[in-house]
Amino acid sequence: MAERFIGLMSGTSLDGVDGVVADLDAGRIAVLAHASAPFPEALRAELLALNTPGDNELHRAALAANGLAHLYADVVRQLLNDTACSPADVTAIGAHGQTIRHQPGAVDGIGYTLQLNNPALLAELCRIDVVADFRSRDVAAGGQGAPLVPAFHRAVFGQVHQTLAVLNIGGISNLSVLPADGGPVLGFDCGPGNALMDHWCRLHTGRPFDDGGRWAASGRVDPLLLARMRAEPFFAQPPPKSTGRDLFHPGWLDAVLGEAALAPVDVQATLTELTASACAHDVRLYGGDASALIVCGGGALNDHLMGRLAALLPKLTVCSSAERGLPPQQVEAAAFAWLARATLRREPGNLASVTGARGARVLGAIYPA
Ligand SMILES: Nc1ncnc2c1ncn2[C@@H]1O[C@H](COP(=O)(O)OP(=O)(O)OP(=O)(O)O)[C@@H](O)[C@H]1O
Ligand SMILES: CC(=O)N[C@H]1[C@@H]2OC[C@@H](O2)[C@@H](O)[C@@H]1O[C@H](C)C(=O)O
Repeated sequence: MAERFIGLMSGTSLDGVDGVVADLDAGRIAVLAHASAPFPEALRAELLALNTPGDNELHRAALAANGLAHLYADVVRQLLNDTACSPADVTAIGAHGQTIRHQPGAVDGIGYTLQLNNPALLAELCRIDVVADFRSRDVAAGGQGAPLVPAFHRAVFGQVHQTLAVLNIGGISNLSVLPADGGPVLGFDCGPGNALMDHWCRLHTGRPFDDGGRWAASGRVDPLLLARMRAEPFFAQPPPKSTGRDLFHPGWLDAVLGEAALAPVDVQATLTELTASACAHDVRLYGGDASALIVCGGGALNDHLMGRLAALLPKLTVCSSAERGLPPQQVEAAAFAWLARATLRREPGNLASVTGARGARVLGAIYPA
């Protein structure tokens, strides 16, 4: 029988929170409502700052987690309102939290991944069970802790007779390859998605992102700069691999730009081409006989980026996940609703073939209402 879950995602784009309420059973997901809330500017600035070492981090991180839980609770209230549900109708909330550091395997061989969150406060505010901290068990089992959405991609988009590739373009981009024969799913982070493009756009135009990719489309790709960007060793590293703002941050961009005196619009064009070309390269290398590339995440709304992906992958049908029944801004939130269900059922949420963990693991921690 289907049960109702809420999924909450605030990702590396740092644009805000996406939430869905969905009815889930074994092979089916029906999204009833989607809601989003932008970060208040002060919270966004603090979360961004917490991505790099700074003063009094523990205190600041704890307070930012409280702010995040309040914003999550606002989204939950909106979802309950929009669907005329009461807290008792919802089995659990899956709340991803905000990744502020991601260093699996670092230093001591185990490393860590850190998602700011206050699931106890969220349970207190919403009176619904909360499942949180989805990544750390996979890291404890020797995995990357990311990406986690490939299992969900398989559940909602997988086909018996057709190999498919699914590309999420959030702040960071990640690819899932779903083989037709039900064989092991491949999945890994490709590199930057929108994070560097957003940073550059905000810096030079004051706008939070390049709507439709129109600014980038009016510029010229600089081949030398693109080659310097593509020389980043992460791109050539074989999976399992994951990344984040720990690597692809404004300092990385400043270093590759060096003394280059390029017009800002041409840098934007080149950053967009970096995302498109790195993802397309990975689809060619790892996509097997995939006939279609399903794109989700906010990047699917960037028409110029979608056009570049289609041009670089002429043998594949490149389409938005909306054409396969799930709008691009809902996919990750729906994935964390689905992962919360798996946790409650004590079913594994990770795919060892993706993260490199020693095996399948039940993910997350449960905070009762
Ligand atoms: N109309 C649009 N045109 C161009 N880009 C857009 C548009 N709408 C959203 N985006 C991009 O999508 C981003 C948000 O995407 P999304 O919500 O998938 O990211 P996220 O959840 O933070 O990412 P991650 O997958 O890294 O966790 C915005 O920051 C912006 O760059
Ligand atoms: C550590 C972390 O938060 N990783 C995110 C990030 O955003 C995209 C990409 O990098 C992906 O690996 C992951 O998110 C999705 C939801 C995932 O785990 O599949």
